[in-house]
Amino acid sequence: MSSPVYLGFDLSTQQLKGLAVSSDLKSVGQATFDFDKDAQGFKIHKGVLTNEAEKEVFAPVAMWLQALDTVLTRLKDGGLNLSRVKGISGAGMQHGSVFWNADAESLLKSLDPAKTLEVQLDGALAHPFSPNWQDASTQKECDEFDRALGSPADLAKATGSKAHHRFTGPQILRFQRKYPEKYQKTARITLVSSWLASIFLGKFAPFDISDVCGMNLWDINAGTWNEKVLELTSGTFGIETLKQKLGGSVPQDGGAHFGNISSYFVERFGFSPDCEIIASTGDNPSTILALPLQPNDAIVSLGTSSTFLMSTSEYLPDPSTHFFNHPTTAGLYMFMLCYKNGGLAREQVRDLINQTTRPQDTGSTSWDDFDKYLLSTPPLAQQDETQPFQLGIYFPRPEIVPNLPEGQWHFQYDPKTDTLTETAKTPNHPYDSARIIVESQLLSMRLRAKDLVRSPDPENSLLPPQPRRIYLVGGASRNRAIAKVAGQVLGGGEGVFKLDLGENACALGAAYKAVWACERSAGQSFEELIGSRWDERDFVERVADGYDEETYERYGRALKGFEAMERELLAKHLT
Ligand SMILES: Nc1ncnc2c1ncn2[C@@H]1O[C@H](COP(=O)(O)OP(=O)(O)O)[C@@H](O)[C@H]1O
Ligand SMILES: O=C(CO)[C@@H](O)[C@H](O)COP(=O)(O)O
Repeated sequence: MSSPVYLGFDLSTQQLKGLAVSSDLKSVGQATFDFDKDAQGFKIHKGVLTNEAEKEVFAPVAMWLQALDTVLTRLKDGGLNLSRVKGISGAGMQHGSVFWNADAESLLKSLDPAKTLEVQLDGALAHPFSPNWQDASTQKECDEFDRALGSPADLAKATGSKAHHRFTGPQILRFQRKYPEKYQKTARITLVSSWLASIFLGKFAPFDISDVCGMNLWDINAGTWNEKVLELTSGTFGIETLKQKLGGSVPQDGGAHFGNISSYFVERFGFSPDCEIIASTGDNPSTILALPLQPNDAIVSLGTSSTFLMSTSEYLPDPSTHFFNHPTTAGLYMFMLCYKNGGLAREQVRDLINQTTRPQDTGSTSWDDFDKYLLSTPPLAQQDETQPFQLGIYFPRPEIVPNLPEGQWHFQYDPKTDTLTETAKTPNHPYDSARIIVESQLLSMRLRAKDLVRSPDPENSLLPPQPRRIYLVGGASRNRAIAKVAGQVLGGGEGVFKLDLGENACALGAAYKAVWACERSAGQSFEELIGSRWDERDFVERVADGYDEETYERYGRALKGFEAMERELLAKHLT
């Protein structure tokens, strides 16, 4: 019999990826469907549609069906024998919801293998669009959520996060008010992750124990829905109908087997009827499964958005951060910071530098000059000890943490006198912005993760609290200059590492979850199984030094000014 293969999918804002691995965790095939490039018949830009007047951002669900058919065809045409696939798991962009109608389950069950998914599931939805995580239409609903349990801190304590525009609870509340008839016709609401599992199963799949925490509806400690916020969300339709729409219980086991693959995929693509469908999770929880992460390790994901992720046994909810159940391991949590202004903001600084240094080369997307000035500008753009630190904030889009509108601000901070002064621009504009923007993004992470990190050397406390290792993933993880500054600002007792498949970390994590769910022995944790098969020499590369005492201390002094800068801007922009 041929050796088994496991498939992981990553359904993100801009693309669907499928990645196959063998039992020894090696990649054996992959395929991608880029929504802007490959989708037919949708007027999307960067994977989404927008209604600017109402700050809505959403995606057509039918486009994902088109993508799934194509990615499976591409995997098969690329030489992967799909009959070898023993288990499938996936990752969906977090918070997005899909509103199915009463015909959905019978349509899912009776798919004709001669026809595409898109053609056949057209009639399965109560609403054709899924709200995207970039949506910002729910301020009113968020205010109601934050008040529902007392304060934002109380909501964070119960559900892991204060109310956020993109979280599913506030989105459902707005949906039932804006489209009462469609809400009434909704038989089931799935997340993007459980949507993916439902398609493969041919019936509704439950929510995943980690991804359910991105709704502002799930009480993490109680392990059940929070009745007060459910009541708010259901409005005049009543809590019981909402509970039905959300489905039954949420399995505690992140490796739960939901059943065998639907016959549609067996007949159309040649999957084995024994192929198992494993719970799909959110894209960030899946990313922390791309390696056997140890306590006090941090993943910094540098994609369109930036995220900072840690796996921890401590539940320390706070309105400025997120906690989720860990996707595989009961008793652990995933800590997350999520920033809208990541790659796009860095690209704007890169473009400005390029326009100045090479005006003849219009539209250059080279990172060479950005990297050059990032490395040649001293930390905090401080030319000598008599000069203040240069700090800045670069938000081309409204930010999540801190909750500030779009804008760019520059400050000088003198740590000796603890004085902060706003300035019009940086002293060596635009070159020093390469350093200041990267430092700004990383200082925000260091500030907000400081209560969670421990000394990597607890025995004799030689090192101050900081991550043991920093793992970089996402598109900008290939940038060595950024990696160097990440080590200088965030530390990292053992250094900064890049995952070999760093651009595919999320799909890889989903594939590893399927390996674990199908091959674990009784009680064997994800970390044990993946750790026993994972040889870091094959999978990661050390790309930069981490902790350097003098530089780390200097950034430590800058944090006070950074925090004061955010406070001042928040006070000014309070709505
Ligand atoms: N050499 C590089 N240096 C810095 N950033 C880069 C480099 N190459 C790609 N990027 C950035 O990677 C980002 C895309 O990352 P990716 O993880 O593919 O995105 P997504 O989050 O949409 O999946 C873009 O914002 C791009 O600017
Ligand atoms: O909203 C969040 C996390 O809370 C985002 O991280 C989305 O989950 C991002 O999805 P992609 O950028 O991968 O599409």
